[in-house]
Amino acid sequence: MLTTRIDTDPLPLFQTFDFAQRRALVAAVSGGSDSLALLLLTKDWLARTAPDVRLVAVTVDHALRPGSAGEAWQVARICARHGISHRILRWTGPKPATGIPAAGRLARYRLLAEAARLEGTDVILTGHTADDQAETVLMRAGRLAEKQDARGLAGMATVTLFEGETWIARPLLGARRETLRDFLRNRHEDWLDDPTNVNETFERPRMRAALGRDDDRRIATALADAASAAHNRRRLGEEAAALIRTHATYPCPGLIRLAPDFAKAAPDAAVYALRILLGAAGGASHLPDLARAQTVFARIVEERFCATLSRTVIDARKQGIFLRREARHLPAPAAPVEDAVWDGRFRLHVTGGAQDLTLAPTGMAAAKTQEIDAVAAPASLARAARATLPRLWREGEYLGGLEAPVSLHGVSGAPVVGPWALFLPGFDLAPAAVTAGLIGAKSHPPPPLAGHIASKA
Ligand SMILES: Nc1ncnc2c1ncn2[C@@H]1O[C@H](COP(=O)(O)OP(=O)(O)OP(=O)(O)O)[C@@H](O)[C@H]1O
Repeated sequence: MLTTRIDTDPLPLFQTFDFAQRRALVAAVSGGSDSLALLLLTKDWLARTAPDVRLVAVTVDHALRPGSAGEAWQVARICARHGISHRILRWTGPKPATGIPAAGRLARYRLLAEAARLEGTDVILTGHTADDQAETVLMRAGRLAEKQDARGLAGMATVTLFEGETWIARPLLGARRETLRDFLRNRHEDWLDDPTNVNETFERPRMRAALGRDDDRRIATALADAASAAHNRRRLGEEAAALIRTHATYPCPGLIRLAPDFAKAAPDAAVYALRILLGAAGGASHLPDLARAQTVFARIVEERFCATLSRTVIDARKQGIFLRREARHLPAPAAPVEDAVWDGRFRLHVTGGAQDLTLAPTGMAAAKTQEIDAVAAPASLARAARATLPRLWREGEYLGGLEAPVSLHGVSGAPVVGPWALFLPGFDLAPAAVTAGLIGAKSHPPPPLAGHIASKA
């Protein structure tokens, strides 16, 4: 059990972070013991180290259970008692028939990120604890046999970048839940118990109950394994980033080129680099399967090899290994929507009324009629890549492509490193950042970490 005297000293938990540069922090508070402890510890920490930083508590009412609105108001009352600003945000969108937990989670982070934006900050604090971390890695270890990709065993990172813009920071990852509850009991603070946390039809409550019956040793082992997996994941990410930096170029929009000697690089790092580049080129929702990427990597050493993986055509030739979005299953023509991500590859920004505009894939016929700049790539590949890029039309009249970083009739499309990076854990920042630089995507904001830690986010 963690022995830190957090009843008087939040320092050991918070010293990883540097919030002084932020105008405000948003604390995500459900009212449960973890997030309530987070709120009070953060308040103490800011009072001591950064009194100018505003603390705002936000509760998301998912409106999935009767009574959820009342609970949010209970959190409001606790915050009022402590003089902390508090907002309640309600998930009002349509609820899916299946996959409610995942949809609710995404909606919650979107609402929290929106609240952070309104407060002029890019940091959301959550109350994830060491117990949550142990549950996460043990659940993932249970599923690993099927997938064999050990990245997930690293668990949750201290900081995770959400949608490329907002940091989710987890100061309590080193604290045990019971220690936090002792802290609250000492302060005579009551917390709310969420019935979903003990509903054993869900995987996490089942794991939580199983762990509760065990001794602490299983949790300690899981945490040590997670720390070592995180170290390995970060190191592999840095090696992959180095390979991307030295071997990858972006000769023309939509086409990534790897120098031929990439095929001779150390397989573990090269396969990881390849998966990340496939994620960027194809825009698929997840990184490609590890085993399939290993098979492709083993074959790109052949002088002529062509395969499709994860919506991406991999075309290995004498001039290099080229990656581009395959022509199948591109989005149907539709009006551009503000902040939507087109085909998992371009985030749209729509300023004017775009009602009469249509966004559609360029298509091969149109790509063939356009000039191809002199590029370090075969013209046929440059055209095939261009055919998959978004074009803007108005009533059958072609207006232009969205690959240039300028607004066209109030619409622009900024490249993104791919949906796999929607929640980007700190361990993966290095390969994601170098990929962003390669394809012209926005670079990530500085993480809210103390200087000596930030370089290793
Ligand atoms: N309704 C809510 N309103 C505000 N914050 C919340 C809410 N629910 C959860 N959180 C935040 O998320 C943290 C984790 O909560 P919980 O473990 O219940 O969620 P989860 O969905 O398992 O987490 P994850 O974000 O890892 O998927 C909490 O400590 C709190 O900071």
